[in-house]
Amino acid sequence: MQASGAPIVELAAVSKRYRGADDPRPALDDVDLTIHRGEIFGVIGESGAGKSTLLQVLSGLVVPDAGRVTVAGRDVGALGRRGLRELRRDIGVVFQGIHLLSSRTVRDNVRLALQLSPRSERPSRAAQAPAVDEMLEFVGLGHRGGHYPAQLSGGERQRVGLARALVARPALLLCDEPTSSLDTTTTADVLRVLARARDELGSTVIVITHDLDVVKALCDRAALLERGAVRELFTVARSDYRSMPSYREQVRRELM
Ligand SMILES: Nc1ncnc2c1ncn2[C@@H]1O[C@H](COP(=O)(O)OP(=O)(O)OP(=O)(O)O)[C@@H](O)[C@H]1O
Repeated sequence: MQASGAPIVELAAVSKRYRGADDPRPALDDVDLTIHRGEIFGVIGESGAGKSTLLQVLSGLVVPDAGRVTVAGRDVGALGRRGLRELRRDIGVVFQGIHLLSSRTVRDNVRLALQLSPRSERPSRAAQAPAVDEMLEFVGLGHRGGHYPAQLSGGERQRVGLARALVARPALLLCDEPTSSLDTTTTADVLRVLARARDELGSTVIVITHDLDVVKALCDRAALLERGAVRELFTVARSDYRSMPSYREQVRRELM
């Protein structure tokens, strides 16, 4: 599925300054941004530019001081507790260094996301197991369901995090540096899952990354944040995760 044109995320004049922050500048400064359904959208910028804050205002975790945030047709600032719970059902989140419960198997870690979803939306117990197994297959870890997180590589753990974020089939997937500690081969595995989440599950994907190769390989568009403001919006020319160099190719390119 490609971008349908209908907006799923709209920020209008959004500003945020953290109270008590050492840095007096706003974390977000008058941001206007529209992201369309079916897009894979990159958010880039130097450390402290406001990327994480941008993601957090989308899920209602951070409340802006000014402006309007609309996600999937909902005015996030006007939502009560219940509305926010419903909003978060539509949003999957993957953070860097994802935290899996070490005492639970991979399967149970993913199932937890279903068990924590609102009662009215929760699949029956009988339906949860096949949904979890299907999602583990989707991320290429169908054979790992009975393993514990400590038995997995970093890239596999990241894909478990993706399965956990995707198992409830969210309309919007937010990823904060999903490949930051991975080599290029493992990065390509994660990017393949993100591309398929858009193509096969219909999720819109917003990804924060420092890695411009990730943007080139995955994203349709990207925004460059600087000191909380959108400095540039790019349409990404080359967009195919399959063109990511292998780890060996990258080593040869850099060192030879
Ligand atoms: N909870 C907080 N309290 C106070 N200041 C904060 C808080 N979170 C972020 N900031 C500040 O807001 C600004 C933007 O931070 P943010 O984490 O959004 O940037 P970022 O682009 O995601 O950075 P990084 O790439 O290092 O994660 C920074 O100056 C940061 O110090």
